[in-house]
Amino acid sequence: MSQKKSHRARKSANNGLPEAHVQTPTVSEQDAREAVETLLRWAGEDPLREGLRDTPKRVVHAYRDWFSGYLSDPADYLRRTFEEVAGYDEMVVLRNIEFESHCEHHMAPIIGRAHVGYLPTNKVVGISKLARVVDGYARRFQVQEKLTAQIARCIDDVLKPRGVGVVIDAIHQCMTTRGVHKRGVSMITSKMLGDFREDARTRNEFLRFIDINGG
Ligand SMILES: Nc1nc2c(ncn2[C@@H]2O[C@H](COP(=O)(O)OP(=O)(O)OP(=O)(O)O)[C@@H](O)[C@H]2O)c(=O)[nH]1
Ligand SMILES: [Zn+2]
Repeated sequence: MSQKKSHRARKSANNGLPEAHVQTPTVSEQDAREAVETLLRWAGEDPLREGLRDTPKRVVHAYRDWFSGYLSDPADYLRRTFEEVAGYDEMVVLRNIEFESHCEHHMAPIIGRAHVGYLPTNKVVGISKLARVVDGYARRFQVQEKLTAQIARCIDDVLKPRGVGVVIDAIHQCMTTRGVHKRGVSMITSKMLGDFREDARTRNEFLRFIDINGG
């Protein structure tokens, strides 16, 4: 019990992540389209030629999809819990959650898989909601470390489990298609909280379950 308390106290002390999870757009769609048109001109194109005429509109719609995470608070996905399984206190793991994100440095795609586990106390959620939390944070401009930590903290804050583990394995297209051009490189990050951090057996059970090499 005292161990759990200290875990929660530490969590708020090192929680340097932005708390604003829902953002209302302050730029109009028309302005966003004009920005795309400017980029096309900058690249050397004629945005008025037939093939490009609808491109700014398409790009803005694609961006609305890729960055839809700003429109919702991922914590809301975890509000509905199942009473019937409230007594279940073994590890729950969802592995191989595919996601698409974009790096905040280059706005280039990050394509990867997240593995999420938690040890419930009295709150168990529908498993799809864990994947929705992953998407809610992935569909923003990200760095992988922040994405990993935000998912873990969200689950920890709302479900108050005995522990949470998040592992992400992802390819950064800013490294594969430009810059250093290293294909086949993936980045692995993890965030362990509570028992997943303090107790080696719990952590190892989680890592065995996700078996990322056996994928
Ligand atoms: N730690 C971390 N680094 C990232 C992530 N995504 C991109 N980066 C790195 O962020 C760094 C940005 O470095 P800069 O030197 O400012 O940018 P750059 O000149 O485009 O660098 P290069 O990619 O090396 O060409 C690069 O090393 C990227 O590989 C991420 O999720 N986590
Ligand atoms: Zn990048």
